[in-house]
Amino acid sequence: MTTGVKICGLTTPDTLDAALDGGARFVGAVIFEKSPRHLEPLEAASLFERARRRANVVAVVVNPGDRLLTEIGLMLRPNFIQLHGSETPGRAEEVRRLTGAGIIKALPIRSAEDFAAAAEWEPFADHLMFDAKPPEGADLPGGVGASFDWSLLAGRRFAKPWFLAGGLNPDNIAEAVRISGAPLVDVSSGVESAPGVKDAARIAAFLEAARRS
Ligand SMILES: O=C(O)c1ccccc1N[C@@H]1O[C@H](COP(=O)(O)O)[C@@H](O)[C@H]1O
Repeated sequence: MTTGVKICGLTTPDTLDAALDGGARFVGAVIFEKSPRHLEPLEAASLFERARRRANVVAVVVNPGDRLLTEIGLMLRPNFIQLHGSETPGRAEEVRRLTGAGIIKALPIRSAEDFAAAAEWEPFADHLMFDAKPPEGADLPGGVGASFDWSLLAGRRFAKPWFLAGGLNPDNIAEAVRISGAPLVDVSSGVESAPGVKDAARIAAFLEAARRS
């Protein structure tokens, strides 16, 4: 089966179109002020309107409060909320109620022990995402191009569909899928020309490489 792709941190119509035209199954808006990819909920709603019925729209958030979640639910109306902070499984039902969206839970991975969190989240999330633990002192919990040992995933089975994320790019995606067996992959900085600046040609190259993987 073809690897499903999420292109994350989109901020412009032309790069969103590159993702949609190239067949991305998920497109992501980062709603987190510290990120160079940050969009306000209303900006994200205006940009991502063109993605409806073509791909799943994902709002990426980090330990969001109720007010922000309510705004995202009302304005952007995403298909999924991607929780990329230290949220607990107990928060998942509130996030669903406040936004009307499904849940993607990002889990930081450095070693095999870190997969214990997947079992805790499986009953509460629609999708899991395995992303590299960010380097010590990093400002962002994701979107920094850090990767982990993909062989940690080889042969593992999960009760929910899962994404591989962290440090992926057009040159390494085929090897990452081969080693990890990932059914879904997620990329942000690997399809940029500078932090926060998406590159339409790199997005197309990533989608093509994932299709062939
Ligand atoms: O992209 C961001 O700025 C971001 C900010 C806060 C939380 C998550 C963020 N991005 C997510 O991290 C993955 C991996 O990024 P990368 O490919 O290694 O650059 C990205 O796909 C987003 O889902």
